Amino acid sequence: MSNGTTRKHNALPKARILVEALPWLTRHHGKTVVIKFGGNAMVDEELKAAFAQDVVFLRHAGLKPVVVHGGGPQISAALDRHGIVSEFKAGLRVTTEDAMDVVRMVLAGQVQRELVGLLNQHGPLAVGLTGEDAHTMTATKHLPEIDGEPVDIGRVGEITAIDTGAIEALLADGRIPVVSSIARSQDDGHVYNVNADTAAAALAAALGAETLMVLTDVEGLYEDWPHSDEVISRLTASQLEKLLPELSSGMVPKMQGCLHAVRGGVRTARVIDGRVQHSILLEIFTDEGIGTMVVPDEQEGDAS
Ligand SMILES: Nc1ncnc2c1ncn2[C@@H]1O[C@H](COP(=O)(O)OP(=O)(O)O)[C@@H](O)[C@H]1O
Ligand SMILES: CC(=O)N[C@@H](CCC(=O)OP(=O)(O)O)C(=O)O
Repeated sequence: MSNGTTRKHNALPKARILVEALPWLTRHHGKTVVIKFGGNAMVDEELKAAFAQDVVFLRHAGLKPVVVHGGGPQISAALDRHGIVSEFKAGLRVTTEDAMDVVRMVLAGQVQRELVGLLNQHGPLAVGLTGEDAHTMTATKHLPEIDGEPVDIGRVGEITAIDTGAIEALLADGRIPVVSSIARSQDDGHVYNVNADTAAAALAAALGAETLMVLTDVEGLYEDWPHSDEVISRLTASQLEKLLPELSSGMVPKMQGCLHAVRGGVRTARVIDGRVQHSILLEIFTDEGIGTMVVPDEQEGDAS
């Protein structure tokens, strides 16, 4: 074979792979995709770099990615250094006033900066903001119910309003917004800690996003966690609603968020394994996806 023929031969599988992605890319062209990057998937340097490549790929393929990031493990480590003990109730961090200063510093000053830096290695694309900026997210104090009783867990916020103006302006300018899950309250002027899954879901609904992708540190929603590793690959909003009371820890805000998103008009909400390199692109290249997909009731059998 001539050199040219060998090169063509070697490149053909790559061309096929690109063509395989074409239906997905066509369907999603111009659509907004909100991607939640979890703190647990964020501890590995290679994973973070691959995540940035995937997001930039989506942007260049004509989608409008919006990144909402977590930082649970990073916040816990920083609180530890400040001698503040981390405690969670109903899957949410009990956040004192002092802890809130640390949460804000870590999310906006450390984790967000790092992600913006990684994305911007590929061009002048990413712009970081928190929910405080341009009133993107407004919150009120959240009192989760535990055993039927409302419990005070400090400066933890529940989103009451979203102003998508700043994010939409950035998207229209071809940028990739990177949002930290912090919101200001109009009631008392304080800054509140919002769970990043909740923030991503609320933003996805408010933006009228096509898809919410939640990257985490498990394969998806396990049917009988922690006893089995059977992943539920697809479920409707109603099926998820029935399952919610049985869920525990970090999966609670994640799946509540997915439900909120699809009920709010998002076509699919997916929980995918952020420990797998290029999990976002893998999700695109497989028809049924690699994790758990939540679809609105009326769309059963239709979404992909
Ligand atoms: N049914 C379930 N399926 C999968 N994981 C579950 C389930 N119930 C609870 N979990 C726990 O939820 C965790 C994911 O939530 P979390 O730690 O908050 O992740 P992240 O940092 O990505 O937001 C998993 O690592 C697992 O320990
Ligand atoms: C109220 C609440 O729990 N806020 C979270 C915010 C960060 C987050 O959600 O990070 P992950 O996505 O990495 O879990 C926290 O303080 O850990």
